[in-house]
Amino acid sequence: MKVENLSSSHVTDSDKTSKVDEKDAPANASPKVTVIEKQTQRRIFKIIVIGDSNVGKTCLTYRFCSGKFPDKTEATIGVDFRERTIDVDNEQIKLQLWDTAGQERFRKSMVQHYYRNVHAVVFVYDVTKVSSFESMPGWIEECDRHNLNKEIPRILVGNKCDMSNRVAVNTNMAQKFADSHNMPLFETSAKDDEKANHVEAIFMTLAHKLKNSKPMMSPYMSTRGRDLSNVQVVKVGKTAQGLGIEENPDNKCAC
Ligand SMILES: Nc1nc2c(ncn2[C@@H]2O[C@H](COP(=O)(O)OP(=O)(O)OP(=O)(O)O)[C@@H](O)[C@H]2O)c(=O)[nH]1
Ligand SMILES: [Mg+2]
Repeated sequence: MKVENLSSSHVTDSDKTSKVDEKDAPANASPKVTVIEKQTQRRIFKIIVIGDSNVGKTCLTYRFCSGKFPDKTEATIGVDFRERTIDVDNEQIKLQLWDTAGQERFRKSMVQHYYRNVHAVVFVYDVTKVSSFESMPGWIEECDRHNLNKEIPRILVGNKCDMSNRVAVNTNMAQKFADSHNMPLFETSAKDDEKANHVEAIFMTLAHKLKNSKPMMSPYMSTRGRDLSNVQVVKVGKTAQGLGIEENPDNKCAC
């Protein structure tokens, strides 16, 4: 298990600052104490990114969280964990992206962790690889097997559109599939800098949906005990223990 950048973290999802102001107090009076308390709570939404190995899940999440295409990637083991805080209609919300492993051998011991307290799902296929699109029903079945709420936002993303001369998955076919499963389709490229805004728009669309949705479980409770705002990637290998992600087992709302 490899955990990066977690050691100095502490909770700031609820920030509290206090200020004691004595300068106006008369000399013969007990000091006038003004306490300014500021409490902010930031909602955190867990989004899982799933699909076959090599479709570009790591590159897409990296593009959104770091603003660039990674120099090199290796097959994800377990899950890579990225976050970005964004402003949606004057509310700061945190998107916590779970970049899951596509290879069965690297995911099997983690699967139940992926599907716990999920707020949204991004299904990714590679537009140049038909088999990755044909796997989509299998990924949807896996969500159903893990009792994922059917109401949570889901989106379908066809990646690697920059390879226009190798596109093998027809847009109409993909759109029909997306329509039949009640989700929007986006075709994009994590690699093409000109499509960077597009990747941004995909996750922003999701963020707007999440902001306006009434999640089944509290988005305040997803990461208790850690401020992960500066964490780029946490590799958790084959176990979630020690990750610092504490689920909300009772699904109690903290609002
Ligand atoms: N041309 C092109 N290549 C891409 C794009 N996105 C990813 N790739 C390449 O596809 C390969 C796999 O990308 P990853 O992001 O590691 O794939 P993954 O889905 O995370 O794979 P697993 O971790 O094994 O599940 C890498 O060689 C990337 O450079 C894209 O938009 N265009
Ligand atoms: Mg990966």
